[in-house]
Amino acid sequence: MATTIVTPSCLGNEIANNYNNPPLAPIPIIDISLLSSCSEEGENELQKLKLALTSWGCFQAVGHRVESSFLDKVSEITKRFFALPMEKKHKYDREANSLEGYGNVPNVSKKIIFNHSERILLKVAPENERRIERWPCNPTDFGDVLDEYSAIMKSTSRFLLMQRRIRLLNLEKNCFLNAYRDEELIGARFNYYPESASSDIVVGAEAHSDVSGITILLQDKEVEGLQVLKDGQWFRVAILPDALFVNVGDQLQIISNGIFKSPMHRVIVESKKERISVAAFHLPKYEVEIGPVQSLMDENRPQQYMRLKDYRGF
Ligand SMILES: O=C(O)CCC(=O)C(=O)O
Ligand SMILES: [Fe+2]
Repeated sequence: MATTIVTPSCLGNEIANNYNNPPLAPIPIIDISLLSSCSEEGENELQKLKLALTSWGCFQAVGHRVESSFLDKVSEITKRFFALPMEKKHKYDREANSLEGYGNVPNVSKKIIFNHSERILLKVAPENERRIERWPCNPTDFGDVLDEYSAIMKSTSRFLLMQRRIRLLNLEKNCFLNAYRDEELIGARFNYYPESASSDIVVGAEAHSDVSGITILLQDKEVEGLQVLKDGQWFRVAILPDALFVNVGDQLQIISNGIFKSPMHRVIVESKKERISVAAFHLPKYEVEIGPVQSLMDENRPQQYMRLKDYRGF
């Protein structure tokens, strides 16, 4: 579900961008439990959220009420799946013409190790479109944990899309969810960045923005790697134990008429340590036509994007 695939002609720019230890990003930390409160604290948090979405396009969500032990379980099943022997993982290989399944993206450069990763993408919502037979049954609790995690990701994404964002921009109630026609697609991507024998730069995921409306990312608790681009400068994203990293995807950028930013991000991994992450992509179904919300267009801010459906990337 990543977009903006970096083709070889773009690699020059990629190389020009500092791979080596960019500064830590002062990404806003938002206590999302305060967002539905009308207290002064709630209002402040809301202003912080607005700034986060319009400048960085991302934030670290705390106060989300997902048990830390459950997040550990999600990380645990991820590690256990990727630790399986290759032939067992290949049972879940992505089929031709499908985004779902296990695989990786081929390396396109000899100078830098690119796409040093394995990943498995599974559609988790709508439930009747799940292909359960393609879900790993090893570790044995993979399906149960993913099922529970999907429900949490669905309600958290809806919560973030609804109420407060609307008040933030004085929009009518539920206008973002209406843009989704009230039924969403959710894909869960489990990412694994193995350790590497090379001491060179290891790019786990090339620079991309997400196709989603919003993405909720569970980062590795111990190994950093995620970087975000802002104003032409790359920043490292800190690990904040038990925080969920939330970023705007391209489709919410379109729906918000460019007010919310879908940030470019990438993963640069330390070669000596393996790393995992789990991304939940929340997006309108492909057949739903999306476009900028009417009330976010005026003479000062004309329509920035055409209406479209089946969005797969800019
Ligand atoms: O591994 C990460 O931290 C980010 C993964 C990512 O950007 C993605 O799956 O789209
Ligand atoms: Fe991404």
